[in-house]
Amino acid sequence: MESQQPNKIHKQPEKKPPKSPLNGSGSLWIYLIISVTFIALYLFISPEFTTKEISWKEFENTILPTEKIEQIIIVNKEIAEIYVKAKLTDSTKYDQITDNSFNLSQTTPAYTIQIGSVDSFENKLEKAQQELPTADRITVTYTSRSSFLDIFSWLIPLGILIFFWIFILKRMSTGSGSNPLFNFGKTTARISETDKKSSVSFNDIAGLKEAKVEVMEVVDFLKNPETYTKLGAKIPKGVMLVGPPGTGKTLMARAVAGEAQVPFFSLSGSEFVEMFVGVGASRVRDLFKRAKEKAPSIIFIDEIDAVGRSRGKVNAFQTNDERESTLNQLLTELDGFGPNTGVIVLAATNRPDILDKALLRPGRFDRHIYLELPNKHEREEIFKVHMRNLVLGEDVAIDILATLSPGFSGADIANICNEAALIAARKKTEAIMQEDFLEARDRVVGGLERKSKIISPKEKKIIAFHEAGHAVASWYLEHVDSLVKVSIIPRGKSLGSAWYLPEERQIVTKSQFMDQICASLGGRAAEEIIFNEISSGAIDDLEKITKQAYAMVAYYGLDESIGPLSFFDSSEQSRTLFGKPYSEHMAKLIDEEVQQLISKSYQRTKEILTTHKAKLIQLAELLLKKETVEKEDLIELLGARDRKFLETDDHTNQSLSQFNKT
Ligand SMILES: Nc1ncnc2c1ncn2[C@@H]1O[C@H](COP(=O)(O)OP(=O)(O)OP(=O)(O)O)[C@@H](O)[C@H]1O
Ligand SMILES: [Zn+2]
Repeated sequence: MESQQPNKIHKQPEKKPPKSPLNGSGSLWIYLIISVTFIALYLFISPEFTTKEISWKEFENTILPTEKIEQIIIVNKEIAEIYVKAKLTDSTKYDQITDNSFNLSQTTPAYTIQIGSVDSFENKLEKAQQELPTADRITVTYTSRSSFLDIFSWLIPLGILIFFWIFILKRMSTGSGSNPLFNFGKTTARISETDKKSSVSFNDIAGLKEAKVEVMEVVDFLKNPETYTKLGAKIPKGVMLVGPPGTGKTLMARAVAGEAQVPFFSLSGSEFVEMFVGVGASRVRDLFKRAKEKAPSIIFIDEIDAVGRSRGKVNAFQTNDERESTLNQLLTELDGFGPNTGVIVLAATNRPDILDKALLRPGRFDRHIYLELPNKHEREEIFKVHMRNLVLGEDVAIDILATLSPGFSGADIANICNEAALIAARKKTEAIMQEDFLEARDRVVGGLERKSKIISPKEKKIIAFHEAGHAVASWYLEHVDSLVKVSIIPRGKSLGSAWYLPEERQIVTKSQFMDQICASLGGRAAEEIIFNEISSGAIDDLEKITKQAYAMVAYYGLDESIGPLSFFDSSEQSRTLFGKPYSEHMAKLIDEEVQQLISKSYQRTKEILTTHKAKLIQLAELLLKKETVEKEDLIELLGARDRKFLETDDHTNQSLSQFNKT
């Protein structure tokens, strides 16, 4: 049996728009201006741009015979700078040669020559001046010099480095970047001061009556602290919201902020523990500091189990110092502020069992508010809340929808309502009809229908018999939830499905377990009976029942030969530290019992299906023809179900079997 984990609505916490990188750093502009000035200056005065570069040939043939050379300086053994006598360059006669009117002083060379090597240059110069008297020969000096360009060329990378450094520091200190790399150390709490005008109120939360009453008290602490402090009472600091996913914990926290009209600082536990060591602790510090500045205010830590997991209970070889130091900081902060500072810390978790006991001690999160999955009546209420803004067709029956969604959380229901609206919109209808809601429900439970998936006729036949097997077996088993429909339309990852309406129950009896296992084996058994061949298609069923059988034997103490023993460890300590908490002998016994339990169930299933083989074939054929067979057709074909227990109770949450994948 596959009880599909329904989709969950994930709300993205609102983010402030990331700051433009330029805002945070005027230094960029300063840097740009400086660089432009430098480049301009450089272009203006650099010798490279007022000096003419010539070749040796040119020098020998044109310059040497016509101009009076003052001196030649060989720079860095690479360039020969040729300085011309000022008085000569002054005359217009040489303008055509120098062709540069700036070139008047001796501080700038008139020409430069790139030389291959100093030796060959000297030789050539020697040769060229052979006829001249020694006194008139040009003097050659040597110098090494780092040019302006050189300085500039390392100035640029240095500048860029410095700039980036400033940039990163800026981003760190404002803590407002969108990139976590630039924010480490600062809290990324969405300080939703927008929540001051929070539209979330207790009206948006349906059901959860007891929880609301308790939470309202928290609102009162914030609004009228004097009522309590006057009498000497200490206002609690920490309130833990506990409940399964999607039951409205976040919604409740937001409603508290909305009702109390105070700033709301929210941060998810997993955000504390991020990339860098030491970041978590400083985030905690920062979060509390900011909240205290804005007191009265609310801090909301979602998924507190991410930080609050009990210390030292992880694998002995796998410590998590970072998480521990974050947790320690959190404890310190909780102790550090007085009870009447006007800051209340709300936290949410769906695993209260794994939380460190230190978190739950008096003076910390000593108040627990439980949020449970809604019962049928509450589901109706939640449907109503989420239908407020929808255009509903006349045929929408909320009570039927609520009946058909046992075990669904508030988030699932919100999801169904939205999906239904989308489905109706795709059909371009005027209003959202009941069938849209039902389709949305199926989609939320089982994933999207994939009618276009190509399946060969042979495989289709196997799938039809497999599903018919589930249906027929469960029809004749007393303790299996009632079957709503069977389908061989692929959906999500499964090729076919049998839909059950789970009873809402808190405990599962042994007979229920046994019958569930048989119903799950119905698919495999049908394949064997009809085709005398079995397939891989039963993997989901088998995985499920194997886990279920081990749980029955080793955890719930439901096996006769092993007796009422449970190796379940709610603290999870011995399992991780010492491996299996039982002997080799016991392990063998458990394995044998599980195997026997399942093989007996398989025999039993095959017997049921053999007895009703004709019905099995009829149903499979009907499935091949219609693809989906609804409850009415099932009753017509298989007869009314003989059930002693009819599910009436409705204060339970367990959703055992919703959906049987092929
Ligand atoms: N009791 C409720 N009434 C109305 N809407 C609800 C209720 N419970 C949940 N919802 C809807 O489900 C959405 C998700 O709920 P929320 O995020 O508060 O659950 P949660 O318990 O914090 O889940 P998680 O543990 O996954 O963080 C809400 O935004 C809301 O639309
Ligand atoms: Zn199956």
